[in-house]
Amino acid sequence: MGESVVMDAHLVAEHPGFRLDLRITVRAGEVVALAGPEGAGKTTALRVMAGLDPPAGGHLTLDGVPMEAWPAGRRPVAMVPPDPLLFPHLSVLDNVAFGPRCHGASRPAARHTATVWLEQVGLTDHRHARPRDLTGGQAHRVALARALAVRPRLLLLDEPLSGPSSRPRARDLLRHHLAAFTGVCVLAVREPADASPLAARVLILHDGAALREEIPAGGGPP
Ligand SMILES: Nc1ncnc2c1ncn2[C@@H]1O[C@H](COP(=O)(O)OP(=O)(O)OP(=O)(O)O)[C@@H](O)[C@H]1O
Repeated sequence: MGESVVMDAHLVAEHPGFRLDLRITVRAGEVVALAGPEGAGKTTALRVMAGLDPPAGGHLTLDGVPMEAWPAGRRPVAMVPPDPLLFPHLSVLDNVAFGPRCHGASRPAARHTATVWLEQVGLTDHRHARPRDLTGGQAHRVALARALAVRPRLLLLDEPLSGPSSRPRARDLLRHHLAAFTGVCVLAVREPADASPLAARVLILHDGAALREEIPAGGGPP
């Protein structure tokens, strides 16, 4: 994968009484937000992109390569859910190392990668802690480190600025990492304004479809 990754997707999914039908193309280094009220289909769209929900049609390619060409579990995709869902029995370090391990890294190599990413998110001192000993904001930072540690080409963030992550320091940290991220990033937010520090474009979703595209107030990232 070079730096020219482009995601082209037609996301189709069905739940009882709900259908997602969304076309989205995102360039390398671009951050695009999906915004919409509860039930608009944001999480469903992210889950289909992540390969967590089976699509009911459509396609998703990264640099022209269909997502299903990668073996499940080795796809260059990482998703951070609103609840960090850390493994309670693993240390912070091993939570972050879990991703690289799944992608085939040896235990020492995975731990080295995890150490580097924990430093990036300012949690080196917490590497031996258990998730229960973290604040909500720290847990979100561990989840971000875990996602970035697999060097995903497609990064999916579900409501990254809600709860403890809405604080200015968390916003700044996320903005810093997204500015350095060379892959494709799609994030979900409730209000279009919530995307303004991060996303260059916002797709407004309603009932599973894109109503329109907006440039966020403030013009997105610098
Ligand atoms: N696993 C599921 N089984 C059945 N229906 C589901 C499932 N997941 C989502 N839905 C339904 O699909 C629709 C879209 O839900 P989705 O969670 O994608 O919306 P959302 O925009 O992310 O909302 P929120 O802001 O609440 O997270 C809703 O009607 C929801 O009830």
